[in-house]
Amino acid sequence: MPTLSILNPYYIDIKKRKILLHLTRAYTNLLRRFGLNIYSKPIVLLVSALFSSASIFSCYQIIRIIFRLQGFLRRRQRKNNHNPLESSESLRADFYGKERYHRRQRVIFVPYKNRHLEVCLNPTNYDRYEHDRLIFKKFMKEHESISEPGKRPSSLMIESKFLTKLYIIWKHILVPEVFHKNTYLLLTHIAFLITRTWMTLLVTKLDGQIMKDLIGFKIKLFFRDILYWFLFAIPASYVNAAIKYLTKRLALNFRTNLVRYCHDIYVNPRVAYYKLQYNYNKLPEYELSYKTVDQNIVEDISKFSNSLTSLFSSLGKPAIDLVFFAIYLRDNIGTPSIIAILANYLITGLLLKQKSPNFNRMWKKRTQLEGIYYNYNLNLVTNAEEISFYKGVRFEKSKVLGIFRDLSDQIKLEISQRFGYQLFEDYVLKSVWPALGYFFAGLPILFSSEKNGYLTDSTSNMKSFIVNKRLILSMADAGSRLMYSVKDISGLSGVTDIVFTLLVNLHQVHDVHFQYGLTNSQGNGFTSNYKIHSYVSQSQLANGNTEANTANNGINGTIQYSYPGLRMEKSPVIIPSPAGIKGRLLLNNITFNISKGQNLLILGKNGVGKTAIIRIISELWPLYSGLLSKPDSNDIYYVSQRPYFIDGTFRDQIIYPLNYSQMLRKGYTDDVLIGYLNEVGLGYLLERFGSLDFKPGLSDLNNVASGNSNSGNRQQDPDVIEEIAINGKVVQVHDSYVPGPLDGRKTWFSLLSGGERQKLIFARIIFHHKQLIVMDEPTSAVSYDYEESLFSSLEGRKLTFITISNRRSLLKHHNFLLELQQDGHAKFSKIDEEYLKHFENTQSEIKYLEAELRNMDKLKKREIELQKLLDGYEWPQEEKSSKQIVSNC
Ligand SMILES: Nc1ncnc2c1ncn2[C@@H]1O[C@H](COP(=O)(O)OP(=O)(O)OP(=O)(O)O)[C@@H](O)[C@H]1O
Repeated sequence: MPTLSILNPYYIDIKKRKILLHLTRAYTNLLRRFGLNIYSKPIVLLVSALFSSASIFSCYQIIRIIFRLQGFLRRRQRKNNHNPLESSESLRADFYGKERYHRRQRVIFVPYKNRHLEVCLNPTNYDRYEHDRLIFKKFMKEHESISEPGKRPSSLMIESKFLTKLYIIWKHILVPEVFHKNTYLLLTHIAFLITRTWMTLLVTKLDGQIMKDLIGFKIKLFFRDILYWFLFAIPASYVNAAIKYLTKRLALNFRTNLVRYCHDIYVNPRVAYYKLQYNYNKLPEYELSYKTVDQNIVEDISKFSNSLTSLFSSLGKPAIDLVFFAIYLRDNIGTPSIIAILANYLITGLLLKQKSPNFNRMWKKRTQLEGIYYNYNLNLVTNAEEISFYKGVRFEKSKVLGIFRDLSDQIKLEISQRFGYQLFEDYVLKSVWPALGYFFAGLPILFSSEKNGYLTDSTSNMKSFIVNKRLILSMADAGSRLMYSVKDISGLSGVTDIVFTLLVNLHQVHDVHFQYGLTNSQGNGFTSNYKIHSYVSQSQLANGNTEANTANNGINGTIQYSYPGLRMEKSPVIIPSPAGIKGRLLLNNITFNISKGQNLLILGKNGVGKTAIIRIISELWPLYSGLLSKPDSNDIYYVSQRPYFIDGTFRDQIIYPLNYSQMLRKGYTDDVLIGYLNEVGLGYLLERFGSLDFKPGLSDLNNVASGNSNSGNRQQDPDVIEEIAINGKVVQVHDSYVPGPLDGRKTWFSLLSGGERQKLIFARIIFHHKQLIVMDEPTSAVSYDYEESLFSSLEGRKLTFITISNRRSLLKHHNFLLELQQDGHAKFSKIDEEYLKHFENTQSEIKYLEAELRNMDKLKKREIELQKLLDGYEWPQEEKSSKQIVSNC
C-alpha cells in the first residue's frame, strides 16, 4: 500500500539510492561511449578536484558562520555581565609602571563595497613582547661574545646565523603556535606541491603514451589519450592556481604578523619611535639607521615575507621533483645512472656556489641606497616651500642626482658581476645538464636492445625514451631551479638580516630599562629607571669623570607621579648618549617647584636647553639623577615648538589626539569647538575652509553609531541605506551626509599661516583642559596683542602652565621665572608685583635709552649730511682758506 510505503523509513532511502544508482550508470555509460575509463587517474583527479573545492568552500563558510556566532555571543555576554576588568577604564599598570594598556576588545568599522563591516580587534598581549625581548637579547649577547677579538667565529657559525635569525622570527612571529592558521596553510601548500609533482609524472607518462599511439597508428587510443590530456589539464590548472594563491596568502599572513608585531613595540606609550634615534649597538652590523626605519617596516618586511614564501615554491617544488623523478627513473635507467646524474648536479652546484658573487651584500647595499634616495625625495616634497624660498633648486638637484648616481653605480656593479656568473650558470644549467640528460635517457635503449634483445618494439622504445627524456629534462630543470634558488636564499638572507636588525633594535628600545645606548654592563648591574639613589653633587657633575660618575653611569633619577604641580630638584639636563651621566651636560642641577594654579616661565638664549627640560619632563630624555615630581602622564598636555597637524578634518586638528567618537563621549559638540575657535581668533577660518574637500570617513559612521547625530550644524540625509546592529544598537548607514563647518579636509600645516597654526594649538589646549600644560614657544609667531588675549584665556580658565619662551613680555602671565644661563646654571625666582614693577621700570628705562640712542643716531646722520654738504660747497677763495684753517684746527 502506498501509505504504508511512505510511512516506511527505508522507503525514501531506497528511492534516493535508486536515483543515485541511475545517475552513476548514466555517467559511466557516457564516459564509456567516449572510450574513457572512470577509474583512470585523470578522471579520478578531476572529480576529486571538484569535490575538494566544494568541500573547502563549504568548510570555509561554516567556519565563518561559527566565528560570527561566537563574536555575537561574546558581545552579548559582555553586555549582560559587565566586567569592570574588561571595561574601557580597565587599564594595566603593573609591570609597565605608569604605562597603561587597554585590554578591551575594540570594534572598528571598515568600509566594504557600499556598506561598513564590523571588525573586532583583540587586545594585544604585551607580556609576549617582554618574553621575546629576552630571546633577542640572548642572541645578541652570544653574538657579541663570539665577535670579541680572539674569539673568531667559525664559518659554520656565520652560516648558521642566518638560520638562527630565521628560526627566531619564524617561531616567535610568523608561526607562533603549532596549531596556527599559517601551519595549516603551509601544510596545504606542501600537499599541493607534492600533488603537482605527481601530476607532472602522470603527464609525462601520458605524453609517452600519446607518442606511442601516434607511431603505432592507434587512432582511437590517440583520441582517447588526447581527451585524457584535456581532462587532466583541469585539476593541473587548479593545483597550479592553488599553489600561487597559497603562496600569496601565506606571504600576506607573514607580513601581517610581522607588521603588527613591529607596530606593537614601535608605536606604543614607551615611544620607541622617538627613542630609536638614541639607540646604539656594539656591533655595527646591528646598527639601525633611524632614517630608514619607515622603509624597513613598509618595504623590507613585505620583501621578506614574499621571498620567504616564494622560496617554498622555488626550493620545495624542485626538491620534491628531484626525489620523485629520481625514484621513478631508477626503475627505467638503473641506479648507477641516477647516482651519476645526482653527482653531476652536486658537483656543478658546488662549483657554481663557489663562483657566485656575494649577492647578499650587494642586495643589502642596494636596499640601503634605495632607502636614502626615497627619503631624499620625500624630504623635497615635505620642504617644497622652504626650498623654493631659499632658491635651493640647484643644490637639491645636484644632491639628489648624486644620491641617484651612487644607487645606479651600485646597480651597475651588481649587473656586471652578475653577467659573468650568469654566463657560466646558463651554460652549465641550460646546456650541459640537458645534454647529459639525453645521454642518460638513451642508455637503456642503446644497451638493452642490442645486448639483451629487450625492448625490440620501436614504439615501446620511443615511449620509454620520451618518458625518460622528459623526466631527466624535468630533473635537470628541477636541479637548475634549485641552483637559481640559491640566489633567492642569499636574497632572503639579506632581507632577514634587515628585519632581524629592526626587531633587535625595537626590542632594545621597547625595554622598560632602556639605557639610551648604555649596556647593562656599563650601568650599575641591574639597571632600573627612576630608582631612588644618593644624588651626585654639582661639583662631581661638573667634573664629569669622578668616581661617583663611574659608579652611577646608569639612569638613576627619581620620578614621582600624581604630584599636583611640577617640581624638579637637582636634576641635570644631559644629552642622552652611551656616555650616560658623563655625556654632554647642558644644564646643571635644575631646581624649582610650582604648585597647582601657579605658572612658570622658562627664559633662556637659543640652544641653552629649554626644550631639553621639556624632553626630561615628558620622559623622552632620561633623568640621570635628581627628582622630578609631576602629575600623571594623562594629566599633562605638551605643546611642541613645531605645531603638528594630522591628515583629517578641521575638527580633528582641535581634538587631536582624540577621535570624534571620543570627543562625543566626553560630551563635546561642534558648537563648543567653534566657540573655542572664536576665542582664539580663528572663527573666520570656518567660513573659508568649513566643508571643503569633505570625504565621509569612519568617524562620521562612529558619530551615527553613538547616536549623537545632533552635533551642531550637522544635517543628515533621511535616506538610510543600511542598518547594522552593533552592541545592541542599530546603526544607520546613510547614503549621503551633509558636512558641517568643521568637516573640511586640507593639508593643514601648509595651508595655515605660522600665527594661525599657533592659535589653533591654543584652541587644542583649551579643549583638552589638562591639569598641567607645558608649552614650548607657543606664541613665537603670534602678534603681541593676540599673545595677550591667548594667555588671558588660559589664566581665565585657571590652568597651570609652564611656558618656554624668549619673550620677557610674557612675565606678567606667570608667577615664577626660571632663567637659564649660557654657563649651564639656572636662576629660579618669583615674579611678584615688585618684580613686575622693577621689570616695567627697567623696560621703560630701556625704551628711553633706546629712544635717546635713536636720537643720537639721527644727530650723527645729520652731521654726516652737513659734512658732505660742506665738502661739496664751492667756497669763495678767502672763505676756502679760512675753511682750510678751520678744518686744520
Ligand atoms: N639629540 C641630540 N644630540 C645632540 N645634541 C642635541 C640633541 N638634541 C638637542 N641637542 C643640543 O642641545 C642643545 C639644547 O637644545 P634645545 O632644543 O633644548 O635648545 P633650546 O634652548 O630649546 O633652543 P631654542 O630656543 O633655539 O629652541 C642644543 O645645542 C642642541 O643642539
